[in-house]
Amino acid sequence: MLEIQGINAFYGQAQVLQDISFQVGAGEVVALLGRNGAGKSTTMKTLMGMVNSTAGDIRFQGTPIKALPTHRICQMGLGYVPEDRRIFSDLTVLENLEVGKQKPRDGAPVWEAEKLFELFPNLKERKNNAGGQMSGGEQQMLSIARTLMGNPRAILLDEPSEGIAPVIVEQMAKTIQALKKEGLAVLLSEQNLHFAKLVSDRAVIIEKGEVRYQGTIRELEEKPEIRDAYLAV
Ligand SMILES: Nc1ncnc2c1ncn2[C@@H]1O[C@H](COP(=O)(O)OP(=O)(O)OP(=O)(O)O)[C@@H](O)[C@H]1O
Repeated sequence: MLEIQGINAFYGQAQVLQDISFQVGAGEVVALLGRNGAGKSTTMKTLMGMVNSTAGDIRFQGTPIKALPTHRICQMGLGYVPEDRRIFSDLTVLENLEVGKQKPRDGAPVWEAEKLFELFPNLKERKNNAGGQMSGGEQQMLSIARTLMGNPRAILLDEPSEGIAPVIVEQMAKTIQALKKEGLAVLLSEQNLHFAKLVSDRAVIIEKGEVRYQGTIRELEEKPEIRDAYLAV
């Protein structure tokens, strides 16, 4: 579904990604792991065309997307939930969802507000509340739900469990499992293994902008030396 081959990224003169390669298949959840500043967000921004890669190739469903503008990449069905959520605080939950609406697309689940409310019961209770009145966890849910309104085939979630209450973290895990069941490809970034272990099939660990390890989550659990070397504890 998503194939990344040898990409790099620079901010000014500083190189922050180097020769990054990995893949995410349909119905697969891949965790992009690494400490603060490792390059996880930049990898996602590069996939979305928000940061330029001067090398390598990015393919989405076999189509090269590296040279495309961000809005085209979204229209092709690659959804992105940024770390800072970017919900509209003056709009209600329902209005925020409407903003994310796109046409149904072949081979991808179709989402409407009612179907999303089954996945996010908290949002249903608060559908007429302004986005800005919601807790951090609810805003994170709303940001994911709004992206799903675009009926994506694959979704990038930048640190979905960051700064949210444990009870919401559990719900978040259930949500990601539901997306996997629907056949979406999911790439999520995380600093530690705890949440990634609940939901992911495979892990890609980056440090200082380079891939240091790739394997199944189960293999990673059996390698505490890798976890200790590259992840937050
Ligand atoms: N807009 C920017 N301009 C310059 N340097 C940046 C910019 N954004 C990120 N960086 C630097 O690029 C490197 C990778 O940052 P990135 O945000 O991708 O890391 P991350 O793994 O997502 O970490 P975090 O957990 O903080 O989100 C870091 O050294 C960071 O300081």
